[in-house]
Amino acid sequence: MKKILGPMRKAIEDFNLIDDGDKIGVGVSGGKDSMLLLYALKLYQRFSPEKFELEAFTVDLGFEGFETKAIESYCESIGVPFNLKKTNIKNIVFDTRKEKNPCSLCANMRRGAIHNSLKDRGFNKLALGHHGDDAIDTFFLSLLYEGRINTLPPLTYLDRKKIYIIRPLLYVSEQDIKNSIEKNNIPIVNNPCPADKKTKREDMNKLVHKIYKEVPDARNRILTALNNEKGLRLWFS
Ligand SMILES: Nc1ncnc2c1ncn2[C@@H]1O[C@H](COP(=O)(O)OP(=O)(O)OP(=O)(O)O)[C@@H](O)[C@H]1O
Repeated sequence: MKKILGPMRKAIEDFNLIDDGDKIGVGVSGGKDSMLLLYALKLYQRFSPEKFELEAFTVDLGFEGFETKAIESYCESIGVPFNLKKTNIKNIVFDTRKEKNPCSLCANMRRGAIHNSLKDRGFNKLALGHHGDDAIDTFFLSLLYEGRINTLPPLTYLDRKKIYIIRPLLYVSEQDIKNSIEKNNIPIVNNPCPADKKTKREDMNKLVHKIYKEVPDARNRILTALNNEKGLRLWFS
């Protein structure tokens, strides 16, 4: 877990992600990123200078075959309280509204549900499993499809909901997450969404990997650029 805990601790320190007395809810989809984040934060809790509470929050979107029991058992095995919010988001998005591009409405509704679950439990921070490679994919998606320079921020405050969103794994690579999942026998729960792995994000990930083949060390330089305020030079002041 060194390759996870080291960079995660650095991100927590660099971006001041955790304060004493925080109540942190981890958004757990059952996928590798959030399952690993949950385990890593549980380990970090032991030696963190800031004392914080930790619980898992899962939103069941209503797809058949979503094994929430497996997430619950894993949480129990590592001693993290588990919260489940059942919703009918799948019915609204796919059956009632028959959305052609379901991902954005679904993600919006999922965010709403998870923020409300946290608020109901009196939690003030939501930790998400996004890692460095997600930040790079988001950067290129925004640049090439939206014409803006943007990526996933480590810390955001949602004024309307009065909760902070934190992303402690932004210094961690997807490959290191995959390796840790295997080494630590962390179970993964299958995502039954029909749009999973068929998104623009997946296409962007393939494009980015083509760049890595052409330009040695491009990945590290892109990550450096995302955090290089002094190197920012655009057309406005
Ligand atoms: N159903 C859900 N319930 C709770 N949190 C969720 C849910 N779906 C996603 N999240 C949170 O939002 C983050 C980003 O979601 P996204 O759908 O992009 O998943 P991902 O990048 O495949 O990550 P993961 O491997 O954790 O599924 C996840 O890492 C997790 O923290």
